[in-house]
Amino acid sequence: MVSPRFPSWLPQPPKPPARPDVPSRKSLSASTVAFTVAAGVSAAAAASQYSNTPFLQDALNFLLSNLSPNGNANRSSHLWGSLSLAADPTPVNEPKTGVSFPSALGDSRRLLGVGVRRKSVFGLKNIDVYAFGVYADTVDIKEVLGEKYGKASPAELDNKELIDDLKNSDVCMTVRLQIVYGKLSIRSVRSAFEESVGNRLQKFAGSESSDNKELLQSLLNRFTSFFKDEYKIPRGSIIDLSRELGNVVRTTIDGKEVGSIQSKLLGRSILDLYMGDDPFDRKAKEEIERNLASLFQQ
Ligand SMILES: CCCCCCCCCCCC(=O)O
Repeated sequence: MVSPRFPSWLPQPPKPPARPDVPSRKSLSASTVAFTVAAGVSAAAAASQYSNTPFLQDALNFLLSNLSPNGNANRSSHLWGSLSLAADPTPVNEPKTGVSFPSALGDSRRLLGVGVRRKSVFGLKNIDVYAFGVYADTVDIKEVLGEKYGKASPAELDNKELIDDLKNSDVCMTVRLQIVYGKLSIRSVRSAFEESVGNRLQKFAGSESSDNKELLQSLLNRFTSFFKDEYKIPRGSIIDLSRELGNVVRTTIDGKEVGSIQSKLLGRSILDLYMGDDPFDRKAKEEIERNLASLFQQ
């Protein structure tokens, strides 16, 4: 079930071709996209009018779920077709900090869960450093994970495996950090990333060879060098860490890109901080897990 403080999910409108590894999307012409999007929008509008009429819902559902960008029927259309799940554009408040997160970023990156990063200072007290929201591209989820999980019944669905698969896939995702601690220096951000992301890089890279260690260190240095001394990050600043197509990790501060690195390992390591085995906020991870699973239980 979707958590009550969470927006519901919508069957996603198709987005323009973007995944280079999916040939059918490559061949999609702009006019097909325009037509498909227009048809999808009309069907969605009609669907919201008839949300109390199951038969019409099903018919519209069928129409929506078959409007895949490549013109073929969706493999797992039944997952996404519940038209009673109207899009809820209401932002979601992280309850401890009051920070508000939009329910979606862009066309199809939907909010899966929110949480707080607490950190102990000199082992004395814990401070709330930032609130975070984890977003994932639902069109990608459908393409990448639909085959494996689309037909699973709720009892069969293994939430842990599902969230691990999402983390380790190339599904486009964003983790949004909104700073709540007012006295944060960019140096402390850099060193916190060095520690947390550094641990995860080591965890996933495996081998102990010194070559490997040097490569990992240089990857970590490249990433942390994005956080330059001249940047200020007062309370309210937003850092977006996004895994984009082709496993490009893109970092923005208050909407301005500060750097990108193509590295599957780096993307996985960052996501692991929020949805791995030892996440910063366990409740947030559970929420992410539930909302992700609910996609496959419509
Ligand atoms: C005084 C505490 C300083 C902590 C700064 C954390 C800032 C962002 C770091 C992001 C990665 C992480 O949470 O480890």
